[in-house]
Amino acid sequence: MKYNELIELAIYARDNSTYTPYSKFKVGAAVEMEDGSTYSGGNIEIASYSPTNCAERTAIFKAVSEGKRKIKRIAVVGDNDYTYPCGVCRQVIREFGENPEIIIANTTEDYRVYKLEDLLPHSFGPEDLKEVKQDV
Ligand SMILES: O=c1ccn([C@H]2C[C@H](O)[C@@H](CO)O2)c(=O)[nH]1
Ligand SMILES: [Zn+2]
Repeated sequence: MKYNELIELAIYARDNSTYTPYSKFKVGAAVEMEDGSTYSGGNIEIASYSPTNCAERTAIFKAVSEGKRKIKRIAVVGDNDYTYPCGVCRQVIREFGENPEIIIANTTEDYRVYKLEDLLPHSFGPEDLKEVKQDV
């Protein structure tokens, strides 16, 4: 899928898939998985605040819960010109991709493309738990 098409899905999610009664700050995300499937979502806020789910995680969890575990790229569109994923979402992207692309979009024609490792260098991930020394 072309960047502008994935961004279009993220814009649709920002405009139709959020629940943001508290911050009123709307964010949409769309992920393209390695098999070409796409999933989108918006941020969902909760009155006690901390259970709030960002748009990126909504989209990624939809994919993972459908059995898709490898992110090829993710597009993010917020109410700012450029809305970058929070630290928690960067770590979640890290879990399900091999250095996927992160597209920070203002419009379908105005966007910045990064790799996860640009935004989360020297990260901790699943491989780090492969050879855990057992203490029993
Ligand atoms: O990349 C981001 C940044 C913020 N938010 C949400 C969380 C909260 O609902 C609102 C304000 O922080 O924006 C996202 O969904 N993704
Ligand atoms: Zn986040």
